[in-house]
Amino acid sequence: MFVPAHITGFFSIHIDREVLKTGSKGAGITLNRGVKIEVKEGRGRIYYNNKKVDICPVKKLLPENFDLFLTSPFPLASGLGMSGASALGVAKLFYNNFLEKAHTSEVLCGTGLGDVIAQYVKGFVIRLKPGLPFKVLKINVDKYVVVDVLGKMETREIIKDNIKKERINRVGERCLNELLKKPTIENFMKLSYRFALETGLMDDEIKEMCKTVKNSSQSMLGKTFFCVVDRDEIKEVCSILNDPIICKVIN
Ligand SMILES: Nc1ncnc2c1ncn2[C@@H]1O[C@H](COP(=O)(O)OP(=O)(O)OP(=O)(O)O)[C@@H](O)[C@H]1O
Ligand SMILES: CC(C)(CO)[C@@H](O)C(=O)[O-]
Repeated sequence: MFVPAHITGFFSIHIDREVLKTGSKGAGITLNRGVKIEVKEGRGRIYYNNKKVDICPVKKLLPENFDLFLTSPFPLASGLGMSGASALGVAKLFYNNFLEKAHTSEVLCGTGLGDVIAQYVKGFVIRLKPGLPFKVLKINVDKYVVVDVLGKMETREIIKDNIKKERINRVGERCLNELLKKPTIENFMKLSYRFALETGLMDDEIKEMCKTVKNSSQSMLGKTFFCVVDRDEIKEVCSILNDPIICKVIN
């Protein structure tokens, strides 16, 4: 089974007494690259690109008599929603109410708030309401996305920090209102860049890269550069990146 990666451009955090209603609002894009999921009878072990790992939301969902094999071009904790994708994939294999199961596990582990919903809907997804049942605006786009992973940032450490949360929510809500006035991918990229800068989440190196590439920003929540381009722009963009991964928006 395949589940797409999800890049969040901007978001706001909403905590509720009920786990299902806890989540984020915001906007992001899903990619044609993500995680491939296979299971075999085993002992509850999880492998990510052949390395034994512990991924909290996946562990919550995997029955003890199965092993899970995850394969991806993307590392964990890089703002590509790999924990959510893995949770959604394993939930689909074992439960009927898989979306609720995957979202709940992500929220309880602190590894994601909206990735699973976007990965289920697919495309350029604007999340209008936190949690489930979801309310989104889905826009199909025919664009390429070039990703360059520079380092790691664990989601949990950011979303549990109250000072960061206050700033994220102020800027995130404003970005969502601005996007809804003009819901285009170009406006999404402009607002994502502004969000990263104004929340203080922007990495210095990525900021420099964004100055030379239009329609680019930092993936939330990670130390990952991404840009949205047309096919004829891919080569030029790749020539200035460290380790580009070429993807397409999957709708
Ligand atoms: N080598 C590793 N590096 C980073 N995280 C790891 C590693 N091995 C296991 N993990 C686990 O993977 C999960 C990563 O979750 P996190 O939400 O930070 O990343 P993600 O889902 O890939 O990206 P996003 O920021 O888009 O949510 C955590 O539960 C973390 O403990
Ligand atoms: C919190 C988050 C940015 C982590 O990737 C994502 O789950 C989201 O957009 O809610």
